[in-house]
Parts: sequence; C-alpha cells; structure tokens
Amino acid sequence: MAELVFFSGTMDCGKSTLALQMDYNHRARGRGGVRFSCNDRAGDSTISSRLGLQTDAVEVHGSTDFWDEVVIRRTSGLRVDYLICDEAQFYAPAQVEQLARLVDEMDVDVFAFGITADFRTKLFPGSQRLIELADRVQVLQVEALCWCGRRATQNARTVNGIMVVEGEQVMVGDVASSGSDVEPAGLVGYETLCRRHYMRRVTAHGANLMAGSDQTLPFDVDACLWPGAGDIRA
Ligand SMILES: Nc1ncnc2c1ncn2[C@@H]1O[C@H](COP(=O)(O)OP(=O)(O)O)[C@@H](O)[C@H]1O
Ligand SMILES: Cc1cn([C@H]2C[C@H](O)[C@@H](COP(=O)(O)O)O2)c(=O)[nH]c1=O
Repeated sequence: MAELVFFSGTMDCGKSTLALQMDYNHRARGRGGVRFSCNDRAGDSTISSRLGLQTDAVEVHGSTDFWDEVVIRRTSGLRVDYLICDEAQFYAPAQVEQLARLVDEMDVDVFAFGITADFRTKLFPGSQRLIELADRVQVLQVEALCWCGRRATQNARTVNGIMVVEGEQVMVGDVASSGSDVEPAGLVGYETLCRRHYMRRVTAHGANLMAGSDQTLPFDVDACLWPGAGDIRA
C-alpha cells in the first residue's frame, strides 16, 4: 500500500541527505523513482546535501502537475513506483493534493522532505497541506542544535548576524558554516535556534557579542538583558 510521508525538521537536520539515501535504497531494489526539488541552494534541478552528495532532480515550478509528470513517464514505459520530493515546503497546496492523489489512485509512494515553518514561525502553505494530508509526518532523528546546546526547533533568518522577523517568506539561503556566525555583509543567512532563544531573538552572534563585550561591570549572563528581547539566560 503506497504512502504519503512528510519527513520534516528544521533546516540542516539531514532532510536532503535522507532524500538521497531513500532514493538510493529504493533504486537498489529495482524500483523506479523520480526525484523532484524546488529552489535548492545549489541551483535548479538539483538535490544537494551538506554532507557533499548532490544529484540531479526535476525542478518543480508553479506550473508543475505531478499527476501529469507520472502519467507521461508511465505512458512512455518508464517505471514510477515512488517520488522523492525535496524542498516540499515550496510546493503549492494544489501540488500536494496531486501527490496525495498519486498515492491513492496510482499506488505511487511519495516521500516528501521539507521544513514546516518559516523564519516567522509560520507554516509554509505546502508544509501545512502536507501535515493535513500525509499518512505520516516523520520528524528527523538528527537534531539541529541551538548555540546553547538545546534542540533547535526554529529557523531564524539573519541579516549581518542580526535576526529579522519581517520580510519575504521565500529567500533561498544557508545556515552559517561551522566556525563562522556572521554571513558576508548584506547577505541573508539562517540559524537554527531553540524556541527560547528564538523568542528572545538571541543568535549565536548576539550571544558571542554579549559574552565578549567589554563590560564596565563583570559580565554576568544571569543579569544580562538583551535589548527588546528579554533575559538571554539559558
Ligand atoms: N562535514 C560534515 N561531517 C559530518 N556531518 C555533516 C557534515 N556537514 C553536514 N553534516 C550533517 O549533515 C546535516 C545536514 O544535512 P542536509 O541534508 O544538508 O540537511 P537539510 O536538507 O535538512 O537542510 C547536518 O545536520 C549534519 O548532521
Ligand atoms: C526558514 C526559511 C528558509 N527558507 C529557505 C532557505 C533554504 O534555501 C531552504 C531550506 O533548505 P534546507 O535544505 O532545509 O536547509 O528554505 C526560506 O525561503 N524562508 C524561510 O523562512
């Protein structure tokens, strides 16, 4: 029995890696699949993992009809047993409904991968529809971490290391690479944070500034107030 599964988590928790692994495992057993992606950081028509793996995929556009994509391939004799759908948060709700229909009426397994919420903590429309329709929503086992060591549950957007909470919902970008906490001037970046530090708007950059700043009095994190964000403790 085919399934619609939504593999979800924050940015940088291994979704694309898992997408490529699942494609590999199903293909290795002789099943036929199609890989889809949308706005991957590495460019169009690509699924890329930060572990270094990258492979080609069909780019999803607003005009893409998943039902037609499968019918065309099957009509020309290709096997389509499953679909890998990366960056599924960017799909339109109607496209998610096409995926559900493929599961129910054509017995195609659909494995969708994406983040649920944007930098304002609001659900992406595609993710919302996936949560509503999926047979299973599976949270990835690998946990992205906040700078404080807690499990990260939120995707913060930063500009020059400063967290922002207003702007376009879709802006392709990456989390800062290890060791650097500030992206080049003017560039949008992302940082995974625990809810507490998201709510207080304390990024790694902000926390480092506070810890390293020249205090008149000895720095006391317990007494520290971050402007407009409250207490940065823990
Ligand atoms: N150099 C590395 N060595 C080991 N693991 C890495 C390395 N770089 C990235 N990773 C792993 O890859 C994960 C990100 O994988 P990726 O598939 O790109 O995430 P997502 O698609 O969820 O944004 C990180 O959480 C980390 O576990
Ligand atoms: C939070 C958030 C993210 N995005 C973009 C940034 C990346 O290009 C992708 C997520 O990719 P990943 O493989 O999960 O790291 O989404 C965005 O456009 N808007 C947002 O609010």
